Amino acid sequence: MEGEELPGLLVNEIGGMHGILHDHVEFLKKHFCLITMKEFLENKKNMSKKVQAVYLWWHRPVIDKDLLQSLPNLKVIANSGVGMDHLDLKLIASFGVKMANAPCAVSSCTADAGMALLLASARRLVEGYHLAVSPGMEYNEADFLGVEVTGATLGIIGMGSIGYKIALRAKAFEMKILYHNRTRRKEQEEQAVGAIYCEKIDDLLCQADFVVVVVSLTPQTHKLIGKREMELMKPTATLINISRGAVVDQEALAIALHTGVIRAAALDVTYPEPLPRDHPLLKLKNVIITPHLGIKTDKATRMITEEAVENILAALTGLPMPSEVLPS
Ligand SMILES: O=C(O)C(=O)CO
Repeated sequence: MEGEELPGLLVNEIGGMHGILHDHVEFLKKHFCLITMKEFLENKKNMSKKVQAVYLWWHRPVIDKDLLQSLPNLKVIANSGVGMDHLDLKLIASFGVKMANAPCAVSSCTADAGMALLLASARRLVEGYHLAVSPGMEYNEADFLGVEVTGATLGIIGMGSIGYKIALRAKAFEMKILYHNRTRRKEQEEQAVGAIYCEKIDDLLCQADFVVVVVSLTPQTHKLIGKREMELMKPTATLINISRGAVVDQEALAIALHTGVIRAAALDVTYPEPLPRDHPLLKLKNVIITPHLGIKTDKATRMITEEAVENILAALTGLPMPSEVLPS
């Protein structure tokens, strides 16, 4: 694009909680003229025509009808993650705007985060840490036993690219792997990881020692794991959620954990994020909560930006986008 004006890329801000990372700026500037929301709002008249693409970082800027109407040359929106539940895909498509997510960049690091939570919960690492740093550490061994991961049964709900990578990791821990997915994934299940398909989610829930939830949030998966599902689980089972908070009924979960319906939970996602300080889940010892760390590694965030750029450039030059998302 040398000699030509670079296409305008709207981002929320640079740095800060909802801003693209400082380290990515130079790379993005090779391909685009970066415009922050502040610059856009201060000079809407000149900026609105320049913007051809939006790069969402941590769900910002918020894409609504007003913003779409004020960007007449917008062609594509790239999301810095795989979940698109914060976007109205039909509305965006009705403006003739294409959308992309970043499945390649996020799958390994999110699977790592899921395994980290599984292991930490099984071996009570957070409780152990607090015990180890408290003065006069003393504990009764019998009160502090964890559960063995090796040889245990893992139930994966959602065998997309993240679910599959979790299965690969679980295989190394000699786990028996069950999975439930809308469609059977024969290649992955049989050839690569030896996972067993459960057509009914209930069959998975009642057999698994660890249940990991990796589905996208949709109207069909909203509170997919509620009181009934928790009651189907073994009292010794652990629930791990790395998808979206609202896939699990949190009120039911707090009760299930408090009353021993299930052993423990480990959550990288909640609703809202963060939880209010007085939320019942924060008072329980048998739950680990992390602040949506799934994709937060140096390598993954860099790869996400690269994947976004690849998708945006494809859309702007009329080539097939590697990870286009269509409204369902
Ligand atoms: O990719 C996403 O949407 C995530 O939230 C990863 O944690």
